[in-house]
Amino acid sequence: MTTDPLYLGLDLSTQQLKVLAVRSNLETVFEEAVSFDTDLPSYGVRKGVFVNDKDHEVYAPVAMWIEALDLILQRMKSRGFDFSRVMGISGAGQQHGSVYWAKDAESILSTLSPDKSLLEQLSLTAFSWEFSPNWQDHSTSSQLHAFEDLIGGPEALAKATGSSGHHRFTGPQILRFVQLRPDAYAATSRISLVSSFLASLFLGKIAPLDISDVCGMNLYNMETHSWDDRLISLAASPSGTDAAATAALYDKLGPVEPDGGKHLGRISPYFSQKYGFPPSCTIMPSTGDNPSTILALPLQPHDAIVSLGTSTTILMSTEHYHPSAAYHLFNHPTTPGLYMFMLCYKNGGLARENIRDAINAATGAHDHSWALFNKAAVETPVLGRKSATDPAKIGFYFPLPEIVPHVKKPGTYRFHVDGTSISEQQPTAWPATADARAILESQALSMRIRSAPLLDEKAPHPRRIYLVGGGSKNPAFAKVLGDVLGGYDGVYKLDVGNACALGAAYKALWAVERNPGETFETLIGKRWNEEGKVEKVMEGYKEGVWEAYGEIAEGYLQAEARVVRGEAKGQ
Ligand SMILES: Nc1ncnc2c1ncn2[C@@H]1O[C@H](COP(=O)(O)OP(=O)(O)O)[C@@H](O)[C@H]1O
Ligand SMILES: O=C(CO)[C@@H](O)[C@H](O)COP(=O)(O)O
Repeated sequence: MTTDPLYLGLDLSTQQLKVLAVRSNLETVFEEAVSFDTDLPSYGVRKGVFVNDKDHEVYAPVAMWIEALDLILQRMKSRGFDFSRVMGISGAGQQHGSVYWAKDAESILSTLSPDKSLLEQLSLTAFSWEFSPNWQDHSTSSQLHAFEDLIGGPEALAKATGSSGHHRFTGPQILRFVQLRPDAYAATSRISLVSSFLASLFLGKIAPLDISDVCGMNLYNMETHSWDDRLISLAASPSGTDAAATAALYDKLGPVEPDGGKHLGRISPYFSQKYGFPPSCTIMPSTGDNPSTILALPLQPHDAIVSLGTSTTILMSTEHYHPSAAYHLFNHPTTPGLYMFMLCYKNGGLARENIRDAINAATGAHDHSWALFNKAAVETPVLGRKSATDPAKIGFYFPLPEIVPHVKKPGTYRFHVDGTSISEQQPTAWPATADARAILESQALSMRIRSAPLLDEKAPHPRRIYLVGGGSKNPAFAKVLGDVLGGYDGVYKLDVGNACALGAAYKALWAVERNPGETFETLIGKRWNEEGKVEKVMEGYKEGVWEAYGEIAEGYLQAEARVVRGEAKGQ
């Protein structure tokens, strides 16, 4: 083994493929990215996906991801990256998306020639369907209700699988695939998640599913630690009673790897011969982008990570399996007995961008600068109240149907909340600039209210808020999130381009360098030095401010309930 090994972490997310390399001392030494829209324009995707509004489908071409992998490695090569030092690779993938391999996939993967590209060899015959459903897809209403009804409702499904039924979860997506494309399904030999698809390319054979990412399928029973036979049977055939179909789906899904640090095998000769990876380089399971993000730093109880990517998520680690239909629980990606708590908002980055663009357009500016948005967000008073007698301005900004809360009708909804009096407002009720603070407050209030069960009466607010993802560099976001969530040790930013690629690289490092039985937390904790890795960007808890948001919580939920019930008009 080289004396100064490197470990690669990749992140195959909605809009980009990113990679970074770390040394054994956790230092990040290299980063590279490929953007799907701008670097691979021939696919014609927008923000990484295709949208079919009529059927509520959102999906991405698998070939684009394959081409992105060769492109990012080529870019590393041309920048002089020393592949010969890479001892381990792990990855992260956007969650829930599924990839459908054809019968010949395994033999094509194991005989890839370095003289041709991955795309030339894989795109035509390795897949039974050329697309992968994206997490923003919401075409599976009837399927997700079938999942919930089978088990006894949303809470019962959450108890079994860690989540109630969700459009984007892979089980309902597979059932829809079975119903809509029976021929393609019959021609499918294996089904990967985006995470295990990425690991499969590096491994040169189909990789098992990951113990954490498998919880984003509505198929894996977290109480029994195994597939849920009832749900597998339903996903395999709408009647749920076709034993042969059930057995076939078990074969297509293949095994679940319980050890997040498992050495799945050596790197495929394609990559060692083409790029110079050592043949001994080991491939570890890839996990979901959110589980991977919680591996980017030693997260303590009561710490929260807010990921401000295309989606917005809040992530916490917990020892308790207290499932609820109001949030998601996943197995921890490295440590048995720990769980990841998550809320995922579809209207995250894109909804904030819409407000930014409206504010810019109102001033005649047509660029994508955040300057005016930020100025408005920090200058607008808490809850838009200029005086204590003003009603609070509460807005809900859902250009897409929302996951949390479950809102079917897209729209923008504005309310005045004054004690128990809640009245919907016209868009003219407040200036466009007031929306900047209102959207950040609204997103943060939803996180605060719904993550409260993870905190306790003695410590009702989080310790630290860590910001990651594209929006983490925005100081106005940090300010408002700090005001609402009130982390008593402050708001921090991870000083690294991509937290989930970093988490994946740390996972690869841990898998290769761990002593027998050494947990991820122990190994990373021993080597972790905060300096240069995290930066305090804002105070969190401010007396009086945090309490003001607490007082509005009930009114916020009532206004939100009107939107959920379809009683609000919206615009
Ligand atoms: N300075 C900024 N302020 C606010 N948001 C930003 C800023 N820079 C980038 N973003 C947002 O970050 C998002 C992309 O984040 P990223 O974590 O790369 O996404 P993903 O992992 O989903 O591909 C975009 O939606 C963009 O609006
Ligand atoms: O659906 C979820 C989580 O349940 C999303 O968070 C996806 O995992 C995609 O993430 P980004 O591409 O926004 O990072």
